[in-house]
Amino acid sequence: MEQGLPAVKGFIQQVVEAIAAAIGIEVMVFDLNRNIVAGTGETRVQVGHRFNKGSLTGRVLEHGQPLVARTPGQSLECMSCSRYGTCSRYIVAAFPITVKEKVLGSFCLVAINNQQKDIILANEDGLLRFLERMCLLIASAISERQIQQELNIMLNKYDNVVNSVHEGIISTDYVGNVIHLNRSAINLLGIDNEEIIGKQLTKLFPEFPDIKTFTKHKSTEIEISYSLKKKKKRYFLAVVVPVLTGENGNIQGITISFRNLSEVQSYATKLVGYGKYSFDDILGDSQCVLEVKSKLRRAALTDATILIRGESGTGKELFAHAVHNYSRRSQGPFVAINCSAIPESLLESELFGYEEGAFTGARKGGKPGKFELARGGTLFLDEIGDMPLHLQSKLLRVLENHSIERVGGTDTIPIDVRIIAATNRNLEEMIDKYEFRSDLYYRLSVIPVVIPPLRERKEDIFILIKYFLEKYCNKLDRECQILDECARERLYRYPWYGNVRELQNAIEYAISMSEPGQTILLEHLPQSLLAYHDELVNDVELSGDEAKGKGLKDNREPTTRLRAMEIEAIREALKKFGTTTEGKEKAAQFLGISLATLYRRLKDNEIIS
Ligand SMILES: Nc1ncnc2c1ncn2[C@@H]1O[C@H](COP(=O)(O)OP(=O)(O)OP(=O)(O)O)[C@@H](O)[C@H]1O
Repeated sequence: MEQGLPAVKGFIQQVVEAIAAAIGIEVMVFDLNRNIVAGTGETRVQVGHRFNKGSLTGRVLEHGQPLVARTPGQSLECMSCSRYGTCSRYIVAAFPITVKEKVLGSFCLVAINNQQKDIILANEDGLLRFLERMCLLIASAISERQIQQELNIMLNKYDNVVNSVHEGIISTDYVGNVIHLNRSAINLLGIDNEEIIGKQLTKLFPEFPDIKTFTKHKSTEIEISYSLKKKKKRYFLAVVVPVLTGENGNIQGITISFRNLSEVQSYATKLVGYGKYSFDDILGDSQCVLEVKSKLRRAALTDATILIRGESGTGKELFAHAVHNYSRRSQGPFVAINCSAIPESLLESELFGYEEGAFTGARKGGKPGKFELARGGTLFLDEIGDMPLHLQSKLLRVLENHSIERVGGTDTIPIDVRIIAATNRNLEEMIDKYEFRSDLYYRLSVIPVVIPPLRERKEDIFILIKYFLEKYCNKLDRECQILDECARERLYRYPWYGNVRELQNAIEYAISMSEPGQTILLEHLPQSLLAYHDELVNDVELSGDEAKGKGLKDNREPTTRLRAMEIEAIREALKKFGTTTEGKEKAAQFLGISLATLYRRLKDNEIIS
């Protein structure tokens, strides 16, 4: 890109022609390198030629001061010129052209005969002032061109940025005519630039609101639709920002950025949660697991509420994920909430959301609850048996009316959500004790399923062991390890009160305790497993009077003793990890039980508040 004088040489040539015609004297303009950029009369053919460094113009360029040679070729000013003594000029006056205090060229009046010399001498002062003005004129033309060039570079950069964003961007003038759209807008709408520039926005989006409604200095989110050529409709989520000017905020136009609604929804789903597991991820070929899978596959195709029962760690949540993924809602969110892990006071707002100002500390603008977040998808209500009674009634109303009201709000928000609930508590017993509403129970258990504990489907144990060995060796970048016969047998015999979760943790523990490639032995298994075995052996070895005599026998029932061991283990774990929420999470993981189970045990046994 040409810069400085050459960038405006066309304009300079016109100026010098006009001056020469008006005053009858030849004019020459030089750039910073002493090249003639423009010239009149006989100097016109010299355009592009370069003058020597010692010439009058060379010196003006070097020192930035005007010079006048009254007898060129003889005067003092010309002594350093290579043409000194031979110069045919009658008089030469040269002025510097300066932009931002930098000399960029020179402007010269040249008399090539006596007549022109007389003209200059007759009005020398006036002509020199005129020359000065002309230099300013050319300087401002150069500045203007520079600004224009910088502006073009900026516009190019802006265009690149606007075209590289994923969102479609459209801007309009103050009556809503499209003045610009970026590449993504063209792609999203499948139209050509020419088809839409200058047209009304409503030609694209027929239901678009009148742009005069966007008068506030803030952005507005709206949903817009566009009919493709084959009459197919596309939906977008758009953010409209008005361009306002002046104190009155007169609208100059609007800018709309938009993206596919389905894409936005899928991002939201990823943020909120999605169904991670499918039925194929649920291992086990025991008759009961196969039956539950087959029943839930059929149930997944409906929208009926499902109640999954089973001990902690049996895979209730896993099955809920699989149902979601197998259902028509698989592209929607999968949102899980554990009713026992959230303090009672917060559970209501977590489930139903709240409006701004609903309570002290409520977030500005309010907050959507899990029901709203799960829209179009599945809401998994884990540990439903721990839901307080007043929320049970509210939940029942939601299930019946398919709508919610946020805490502190009055609007009814329609909800399209499939509910899967789960519990390991005896709901029937709870109903008898008025701890669980029977009407909610019937509403939830439209499709009831029970996942049996692992100890009742021992044939699944080896399949699960093999899978977890592969999984955790893989995680540690190890060759898959195997178990020796004793360790296998011990794992098989263990009652797995923590079910698959406990088994999974036991295998992870054993792998961590063994060397890469080593066969896993008894000694690598968790202490709780080994202790259980020792306890059983003691039971057999020390029975009856003999044990009593030694004062060693614990006369409690084995289950009571197991429970005592469990409480002891919980105490030990809390000592190790602390009683903060984080400590409890770590303790639960260490023990191979869910956080909810840990809380329940703490509550049942009044270990800590
Ligand atoms: N059949 C199975 N195949 C593979 N993994 C399983 C299976 N069942 C459970 N798991 C794994 O065991 C762990 C516990 O499962 P999940 O959380 O679904 O149990 P849960 O019954 O919902 O437990 P809780 O009642 O304590 O919340 C998870 O890591 C899950 O992936």
